[in-house]
Amino acid sequence: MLKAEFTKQLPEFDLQAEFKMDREIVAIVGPSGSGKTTFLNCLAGTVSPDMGRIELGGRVFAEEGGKPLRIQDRRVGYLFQDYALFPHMTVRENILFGLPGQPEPSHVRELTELLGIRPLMDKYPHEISGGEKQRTALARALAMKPELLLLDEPFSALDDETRLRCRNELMRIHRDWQIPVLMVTHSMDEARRTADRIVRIEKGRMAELPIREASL
Ligand SMILES: Nc1ncnc2c1ncn2[C@@H]1O[C@H](COP(=O)(O)OP(=O)(O)OP(=O)(O)O)[C@@H](O)[C@H]1O
Repeated sequence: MLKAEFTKQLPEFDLQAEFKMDREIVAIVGPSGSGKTTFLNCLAGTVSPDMGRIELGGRVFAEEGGKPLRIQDRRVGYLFQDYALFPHMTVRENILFGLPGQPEPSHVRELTELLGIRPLMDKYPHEISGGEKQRTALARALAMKPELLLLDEPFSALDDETRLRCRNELMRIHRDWQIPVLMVTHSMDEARRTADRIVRIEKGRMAELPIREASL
């Protein structure tokens, strides 16, 4: 169970997170600039909440008066909005970045086979397509066996066919791995097709949307 109850001051408003999730897929929707990425950043640890508490499966990530848990100790996989692959590293090096000094573990081999990126392992990001970058970034986010997966607009740069394929792969990985997945999307259609629940953020306030009637 992920529990996040915290506030974070932003220039125009406060992000007021009140959120719980189990091993499900939750889509986060809402207008541009409403606090979606900030919410993910607070969970990942790249941004610190001002007040409140975040915990995952009993492990405390942040609480008032306490030292926040280090990013590398949170076991959170994060696929950034622009994929953020290191340009000077190969696909293999990017994927294994969070596992320094280790030979390629068997689950990474399986993951890269499932995602169809084995033939690309020695290529650099500028030598692969947008869809391949997306799958590389997803493999990197999953390589350290995260207990929580954060995806910031994972499919937005993809053509329809690749988006469908990537979405199906994500849902298959979710079935196999059974971890909570939080996905920011601008597409209500995608949210409905992929997620078990939909949460809308507007000016920093969160509200659950009924999944059948959800509309932007
Ligand atoms: N590091 C920062 N410094 C100052 N303002 C910030 C910072 N990060 C975010 N903001 C502001 O906080 C608000 C929320 O930003 P955030 O990126 O969380 O929104 P978002 O809902 O993810 O937007 P989008 O859908 O466009 O990605 C915006 O007004 C943004 O300009």
